[in-house]
Amino acid sequence: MARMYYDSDANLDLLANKTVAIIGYGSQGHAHALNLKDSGVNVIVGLYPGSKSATKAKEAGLEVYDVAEAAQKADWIMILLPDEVQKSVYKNEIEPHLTEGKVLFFAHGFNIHFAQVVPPANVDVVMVAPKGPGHLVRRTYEQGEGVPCLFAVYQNASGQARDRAMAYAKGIGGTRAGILETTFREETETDLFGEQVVLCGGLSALIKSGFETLVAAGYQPELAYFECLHEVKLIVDLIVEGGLAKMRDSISNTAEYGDLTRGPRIVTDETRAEMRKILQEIQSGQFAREFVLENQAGKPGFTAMRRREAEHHIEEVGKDLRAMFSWLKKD
Ligand SMILES: NC(=O)C1=CN([C@@H]2O[C@H](COP(=O)(O)OP(=O)(O)OC[C@H]3O[C@@H](n4cnc5c(N)ncnc54)[C@H](OP(=O)(O)O)[C@@H]3O)[C@@H](O)[C@H]2O)C=CC1
Ligand SMILES: CC(=O)[C@](C)(O)C(=O)O
Repeated sequence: MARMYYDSDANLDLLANKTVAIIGYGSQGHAHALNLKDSGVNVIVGLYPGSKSATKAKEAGLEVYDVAEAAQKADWIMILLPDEVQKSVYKNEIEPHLTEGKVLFFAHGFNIHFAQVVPPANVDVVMVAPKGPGHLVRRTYEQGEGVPCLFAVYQNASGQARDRAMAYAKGIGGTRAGILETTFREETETDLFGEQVVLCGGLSALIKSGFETLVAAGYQPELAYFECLHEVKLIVDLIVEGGLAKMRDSISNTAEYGDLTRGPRIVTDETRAEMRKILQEIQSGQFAREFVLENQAGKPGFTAMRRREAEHHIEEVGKDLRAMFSWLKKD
């Protein structure tokens, strides 16, 4: 089995007397900055003038600078900007400040693996990629826990790159949950595959199709929402805690029999062939090219799809129902 590393394997002292610049203060940025700060690290934040996030970062007690100034002041620089803007911000504001001995961090390998960012040879280039949304990286840290992370070394100029990546992962709470070593290529390809096929793409398509099927057959949309969306989390929590076995242990025998006999009819050989095709588009760079060009064109297709999705019936029903859930966390 691949080795997992925990708190005792990583040395936070490597961060002593270092300044870490978190570039971007969104989902991941706020979590990394606040977790590192709470771990005793000297953190600054880099954002563009007029950024909405700057106010939030300042309110949290962090020093905020323009990206170039933050990159210049810092020893370690973590880029937590949207993947599609990293290339130009890196080129104009970060690269000029990559002097010998600095460390460049990423939370996803896209820009390095697909050569949108090509760093100079005199810096370490590493990745610490939490395997969870930023808000949970923060919430679990506050609860004394963490989100598992992947870490990888792309360039080891100092000879210490791997230890530095592990130290950073400890600073954000990753080693509490366990960190796993990978490469930029493996992380990039599996992350894209996971989010397209299972986590985001596959799951939202499954939820919407189930909902649409029930509503088209005349059932109440609110009931279809609970059945096809709300309960997904409750089931997934059981799977994460104890595998498919724990879920099957908890559900009724009727549900388990339905799962075993009907589930395989939903993911057919045709679906599996499509999964391999999607993986191949990722591996060949076809998806990356499409995403880069879409962004260069000003996101026409992306914007249209976002608008259409926001108007989907399940979103309207969900909004009304969730407004009545007093227990729902709003972060
Ligand atoms: N979302 C997640 O949970 C995960 C993300 N990742 C990776 O982490 C990285 C960051 O993603 P994510 O946290 O989702 O990003 P977000 O979109 O949540 O946040 C982006 C941040 O960058 C700022 N920003 C946007 N454009 C610029 C710019 N031109 N110059 C300076 N700052 C800018 C935004 O400011 P403002 O809002 O003010 O415009 C915001 O603070 C990506 O590489 C992603 O793949 C990895 C694992 C999970
Ligand atoms: C949250 C996460 O890990 C994702 C889905 O891969 C991402 O947001 O990039």
